Amino acid sequence: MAMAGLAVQIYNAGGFCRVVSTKPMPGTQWIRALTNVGCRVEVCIENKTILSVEDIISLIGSRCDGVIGQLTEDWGETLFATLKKAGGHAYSNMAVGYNNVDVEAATRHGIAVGNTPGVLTETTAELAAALTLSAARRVVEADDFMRAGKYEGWLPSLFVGNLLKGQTLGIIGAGRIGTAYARMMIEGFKMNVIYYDLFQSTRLENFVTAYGEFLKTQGEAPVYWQRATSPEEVLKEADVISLHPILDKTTYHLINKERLSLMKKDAVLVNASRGPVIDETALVEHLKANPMFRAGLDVFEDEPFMKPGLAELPNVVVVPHIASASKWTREGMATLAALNVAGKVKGYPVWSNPNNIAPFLDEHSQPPAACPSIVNAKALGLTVSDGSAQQKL
Ligand SMILES: NC(=O)C1=CN([C@@H]2O[C@H](COP(=O)(O)OP(=O)(O)OC[C@H]3O[C@@H](n4cnc5c(N)ncnc54)[C@H](O)[C@@H]3O)[C@@H](O)[C@H]2O)C=CC1
Ligand SMILES: O=C(O)C(=O)CO
Repeated sequence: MAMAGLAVQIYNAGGFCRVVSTKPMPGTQWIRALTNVGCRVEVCIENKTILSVEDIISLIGSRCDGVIGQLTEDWGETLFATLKKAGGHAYSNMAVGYNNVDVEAATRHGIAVGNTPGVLTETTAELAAALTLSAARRVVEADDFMRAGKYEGWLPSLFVGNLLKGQTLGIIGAGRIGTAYARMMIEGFKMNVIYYDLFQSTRLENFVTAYGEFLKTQGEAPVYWQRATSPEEVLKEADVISLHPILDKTTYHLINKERLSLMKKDAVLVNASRGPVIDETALVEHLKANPMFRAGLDVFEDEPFMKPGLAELPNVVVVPHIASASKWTREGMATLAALNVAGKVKGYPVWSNPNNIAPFLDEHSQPPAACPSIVNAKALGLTVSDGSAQQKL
């Protein structure tokens, strides 16, 4: 059905309030989360990858209570003013990262901003691990070589890469994903870790200490952790560096020409956070000048584009922002985003612990009567739930 110029699919047409999703999202649990609380749901099914601000204004129309949007969209003053005028008070990104959202503008208009933490932690960490292995062991280069019919037989020096076992892992941004990735790499490859974050990660430190003790009981060399006081310290010491901070003013171009020059010549750099955390032009130059240096990138500074020269380089593995792309995670992200909007529409409090969103994802029981994660809850003075799963939608 065509509404306001863009094609939409409608669920629960007679619902008491109107919620728009700017994209079809995986699964059906998210649609039920909204229709169960009486929402009419309109899903934009227009065949256009990224909707413009004008497209979204037309979707919001003259009456709209809440919107679920995507990280590719520019949620700033214009859209929040439009949503407010249409009677809206809830927006959720279908993503944990919300650097595409002007939260201050949303707050000024009294609009709650939701995100989807937790459900993508392991999936994203696994892709960062895949990029690490692909880059360190030259998997994509070797695959290209095979397919091109160039393999003439085993050779002592064919596609020699880096061994991870016993090497030092560097983490910048040791939050949910950074810590999950570190644990995978430490447990899987017995790497030592050095990390830099604004906050201490006792979860990571305790894990490494306990795992080191366990290794000792097995007669193996223990693993160690170190908390760095600067990103430079990590870059100088680590053999593999993976970036997992949020994108904000403090992390924009955190990896630049000067900092790249501090890294080991044969280091591996992985980025599954946000593209602008790396100065990609500087990275292209660094990769060109240092053929033994390798990178694995899920995100890019000017998505969907790559900086000139990147695609031609053999020492980089590139994938199109798929770190959270597992079925369970994408369906869970959609569900959390819908529950953020559904909860706000119903006037529910905000869940007390965005690091424990599991109760919202069980398909076989009712979710708690709360919004799973609202990033401007405090600024809006929203009530926080006591965390008991007693209250049900
Ligand atoms: N490539 C992809 O598909 C995905 C990318 N992401 C990105 O990963 C980011 C992290 O996600 P989570 O781990 O869930 O968030 P989180 O909030 O648990 O972790 C972010 C960490 O970055 C740290 N940090 C903030 N500023 C910093 C700075 N200047 N220097 C060093 N560390 C700093 C924070 O203290 C925090 O520990 C998201 O914001 C998003 O942009 C998340 C999911 C999927
Ligand atoms: O959740 C996020 O921040 C993403 O990048 C989704 O993949």
